[in-house]
Amino acid sequence: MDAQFWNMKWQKNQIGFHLAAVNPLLVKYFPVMGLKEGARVFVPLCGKTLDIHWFLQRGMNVVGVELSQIAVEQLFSEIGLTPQISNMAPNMQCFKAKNLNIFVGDIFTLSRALLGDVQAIYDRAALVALPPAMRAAYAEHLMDISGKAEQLLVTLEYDQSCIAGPPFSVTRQDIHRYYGAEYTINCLESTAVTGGLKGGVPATENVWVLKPE
Ligand SMILES: C[S@@+](CC[C@H](N)C(=O)[O-])C[C@H]1O[C@@H](n2cnc3c(N)ncnc32)[C@H](O)[C@@H]1O
Repeated sequence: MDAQFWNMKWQKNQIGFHLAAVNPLLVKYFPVMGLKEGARVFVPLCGKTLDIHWFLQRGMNVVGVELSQIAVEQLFSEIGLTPQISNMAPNMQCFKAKNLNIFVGDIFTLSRALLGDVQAIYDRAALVALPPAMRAAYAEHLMDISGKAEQLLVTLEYDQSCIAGPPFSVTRQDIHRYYGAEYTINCLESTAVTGGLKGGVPATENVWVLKPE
């Protein structure tokens, strides 16, 4: 899945991954992370998720990264904020307003210095958006730029031979392979996806909390 694939999805408004409401799993499990008001939360591959509205309403600082400028323009417009836009690096802009900073560009070109300190990561539909060949590098890069911040991670698991991703199936073994050396991993919930994925393929949604060792 390259930049062209995702930019085309946003141009054609084919954004079935975008939820029409705040993710109930975030509401249920974010307290597990014990963050205080004002904490800085990193949302990788953020799209225009309503979960960002929820964080802001709770007094969090949010920093995200997203390839599609269309997504980021819609995010700010839907929140009702006018961003200041700065060029941060070649092919990397930052849209900024109040407690919200969104980098527009490829996460793999986002450095720790640009990102700044973050206390937590919220990964919903980010790890699972990436094909297997990119995932270990993503996990490594995420830990590197965030200083191994704790994570609330939502993944999907299903028989990958039934349908192609994204979203891709990520197994328990995958999570332990990517993150097991650096984090204590706990699965908080596993729930069957109502109606299955893409025309009914049975799938399980898993919620993980990853605490640095
Ligand atoms: C499946 S969507 C999930 C969006 C959001 N997390 C949500 O829950 O609605 C994946 C998003 O990641 C973005 N994306 C894909 N690859 C990326 C990359 N390398 N760097 C930054 N964003 C990327 C896509 O444009 C897309 O909006």
